Order: sequence, then structure tokens, then C-alpha cells
Amino acid sequence: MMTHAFGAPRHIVLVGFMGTGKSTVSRLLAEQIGCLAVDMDAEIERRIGRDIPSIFAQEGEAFFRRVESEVLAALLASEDSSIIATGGGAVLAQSNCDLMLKQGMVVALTAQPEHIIARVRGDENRPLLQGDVEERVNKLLADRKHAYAFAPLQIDTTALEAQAVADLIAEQWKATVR
Ligand SMILES: Nc1ncnc2c1ncn2[C@@H]1O[C@H](COP(=O)(O)OP(=O)(O)O)[C@@H](O)[C@H]1O
Ligand SMILES: O=C(O)C1=C[C@@H](OP(=O)(O)O)[C@@H](O)[C@H](O)C1
Ligand SMILES: [Mg+2]
Repeated sequence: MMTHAFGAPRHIVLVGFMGTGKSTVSRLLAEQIGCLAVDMDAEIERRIGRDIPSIFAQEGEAFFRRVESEVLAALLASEDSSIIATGGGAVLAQSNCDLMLKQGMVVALTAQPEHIIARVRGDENRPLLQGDVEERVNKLLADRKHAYAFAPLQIDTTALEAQAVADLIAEQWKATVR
């Protein structure tokens, strides 16, 4: 179990563009550290009772963003420590970033665009990447150029296995909560 020094962050929050490995790494980290991994997209799907593409198609992105912010606030307010895999757009609201920094150790995962494209190609669960995936990724990466820079810890996952990424974060976490 995780123990906490006074004032130490309660949660680990993973941010980053789609395909940087947030969901995958959160599960590996949870095993390693011995606490719960929560994937915000899965939590949103559970709450609304529909999958992410249906929520985008039927309710629109603005609705999804509202639920996303509510879910984030609820998770961060929990007394139980968790590893929170955010969705790539959760950082688009400044208030979300402020909350993450207040309640968690925020880690941004990055990867070279070609690697992101290879990792997400053919995945139908990301509504913002349907169509020409290369064009969509490059456009959104440009729009979000500075969106992940607020995280104090940045890890380039381009040449790292997901397990190696989890190892790096676990090491940092142990040093933080000691
Ligand atoms: N470090 C990594 N190296 C190579 N592939 C990875 C890595 N991390 C994740 N992946 C793969 O990339 C895809 C997207 O990973 P995912 O965890 O869903 O990313 P995110 O939650 O950031 O969108 C998955 O197929 C996953 O297995
Ligand atoms: O970047 C985004 O705006 C989104 C990222 C997705 O999560 P992943 O980053 O886990 O793919 C998911 O929340 C939704 O499709 C929107
Ligand atoms: Mg994910």
C-alpha cells in the first residue's frame, strides 16, 4: 500500500496525447505500487452507460468534456489513493490542470508523432481520430502543442516499453511519498 508523508500528493495522474500509453502504464503501475488504477474514459462510460464513440456521436464533445471534468474532480477528491489515467483532452480545461497539480503527482507521457500514429491506427474507440489518422493526429498535436507542458515530470515513451515507463514513475513516486 502507499504511505504518505505530510503534504505529499495522494494520487498519480497521467496526462498526455492519445496513444502515449496512459491507460496501459496506469495498469502496470497499479500492480507495481499496489493501488487502484482508474481509467477516466472507462469511468465516464460506466457513468453514462454508453461507450466513448456513442457519447461523442449522440451528446457531442462539450457534454463529454463536462462529464470528464466532473469525473476528474470526484476521483481527485477521494481519500483513497489511485493512479488516474486521464484522457488526452482532460488538460484542455485549465481548472482541471490546477486540480491535478493540487492533488496529485502529475506525469506527462509524450511520444514522437509517427509512434503515436502507429499506436492508434485502426482503433475505432477514439472519435477524434476517425478518418485520415495521420492528418488528425498532426492537427491535434499542433492544437495541443503546449497542453501537457504543465506537468512537472515528462517522460518520452518513444523508445521505452510501457513497463519501463511504469518503472520510472514508480521510482519517482517512492521518492515523493517517502
Ligand atoms: N511505451 C509503449 N511502447 C509501445 N506501445 C505502447 C506503449 N505504451 C502503450 N502502447 C500501445 O499503444 C496503444 C495505446 O495505448 P494506451 O495505453 O491506450 O494509450 P492512451 O491511454 O495514452 O491513449 C496500445 O495498443 C498500447 O498497447
Ligand atoms: O485526446 C482526447 O481528446 C481524447 C482522448 C481519449 O483518451 P486517450 O487519451 O486515453 O486515448 C478519450 O478521452 C477521448 O477519445 C478524447
Ligand atoms: Mg487511454
